[in-house]
Amino acid sequence: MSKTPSTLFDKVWDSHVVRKIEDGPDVFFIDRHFIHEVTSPVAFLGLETRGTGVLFPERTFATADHNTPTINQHLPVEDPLSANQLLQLEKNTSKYGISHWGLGNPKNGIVHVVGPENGITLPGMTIVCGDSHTSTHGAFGAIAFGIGTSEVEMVLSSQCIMQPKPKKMIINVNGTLGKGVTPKDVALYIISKLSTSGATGYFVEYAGDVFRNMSMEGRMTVCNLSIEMGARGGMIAPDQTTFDYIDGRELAPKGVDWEKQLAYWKTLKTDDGAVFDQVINFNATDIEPMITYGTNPGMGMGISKHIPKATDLEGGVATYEKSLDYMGFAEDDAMIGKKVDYVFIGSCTNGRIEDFRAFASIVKGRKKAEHVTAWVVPGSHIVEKQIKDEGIFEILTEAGFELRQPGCSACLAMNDDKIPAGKYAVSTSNRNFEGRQGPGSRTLLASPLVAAAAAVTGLVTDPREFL
Ligand SMILES: CC(C)[C@H](C(=O)O)[C@@H](O)C(=O)O
Ligand code: SF4
Repeated sequence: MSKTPSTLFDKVWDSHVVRKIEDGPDVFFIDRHFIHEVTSPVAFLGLETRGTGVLFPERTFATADHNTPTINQHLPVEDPLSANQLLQLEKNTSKYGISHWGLGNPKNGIVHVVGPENGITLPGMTIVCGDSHTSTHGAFGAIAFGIGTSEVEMVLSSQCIMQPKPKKMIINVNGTLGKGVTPKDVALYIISKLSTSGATGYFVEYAGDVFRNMSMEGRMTVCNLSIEMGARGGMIAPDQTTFDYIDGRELAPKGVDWEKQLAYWKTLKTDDGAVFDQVINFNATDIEPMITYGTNPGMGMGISKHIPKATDLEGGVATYEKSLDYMGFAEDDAMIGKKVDYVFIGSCTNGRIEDFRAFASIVKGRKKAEHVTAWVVPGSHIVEKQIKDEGIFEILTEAGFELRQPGCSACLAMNDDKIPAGKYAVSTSNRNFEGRQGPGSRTLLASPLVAAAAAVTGLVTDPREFL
């Protein structure tokens, strides 16, 4: 008798269930655990209070990213709260023997950038972190999701958590993407169609030509944004692109171990006929470069379009108007031509080498608009090095940009990189909530190409004009 076809998600999930609780959540084994300075201190305090240790310190990896300055990282951190969180991370990891890539460490960077680039994130794994954008690691065919601080403590002490199994959604995007349409645009397009709650309760698998033809960097961008449509996480079946990306990375398996794991990874795909709770299909040709005009990532549109009228949308008119009011925009406004004050390229969404290559492809031979303040922030030191090795640094410098040091930076403005009140920032990050990039700041989410076009013109500009 043939086996019942199963989904990629089921294959990975089921192989990690340690115990099933009747009518309750599954007890679930965690292969990899990432921690950062913001959500781990209370978890370690909990361990102290309960007198428990860390069960598998070699399965947890720490990096400092949220609170870190992006200039003068060799100097002591001035903000006392940040300095204390960074110190706690250092003390806690050293006490329990957990590897720690703190400020100045050549492997330091944003948690969701450094995990994959060092070969820690692998197909078929279960990966958690006290951080919502842990969904990024799903790009490798892993089940990866954000957890709360009490769960961080649970994972440290037992390497397990209790999780109810989410429902399954597959999003197929088929066809060929047009000029200037990047993975970020694909993700913003999907969220604009599904809304920020459209995938609540689901774990998403992305499938179809568009994702098969996408680089690992692009797949990470897409999976990163899964959380912004409410999904628990998103994943893409591993393939040759995945294996080539992992091969040779410092902590990736080697030799016989590599061969053994590779054979397993090749089984990680959804079988024909496997059933999903929801199936969604899009056409690649319907997607243009995107930009957001409101205060949640679902309020996005093709850059050449006009801001929708409240009456054309489902949902509350009052909240819609409040959102446009905060942004200083009106219904039916064109986005093209709006003035931009700041440009931020970076974050765990678009802070990888490919993003800087895209940014540089437009900036090359042009100059930064004088009134624009631009923050160019690599996701890690490894990305910073690639920028320098590939000559992107010179392109940026000649165009009047300054390269900063790695960290979350203006993505959530927990350090000094804050957009001033009332100012407009085209940002390659993932959230445009009120005040996200600094009190009163106004965020327009977009791709690195749109960010570059805005940086050189000082206005919202269709990047296709430059390609
Ligand atoms: C600080 C952290 C808890 C938070 C998250 O979970 O996402 C941050 O990374 C963010 O992007 O808002
Ligand atoms: S870059 Fe932004 S979204 Fe990513 S982990 Fe840091 S704060 Fe969160």
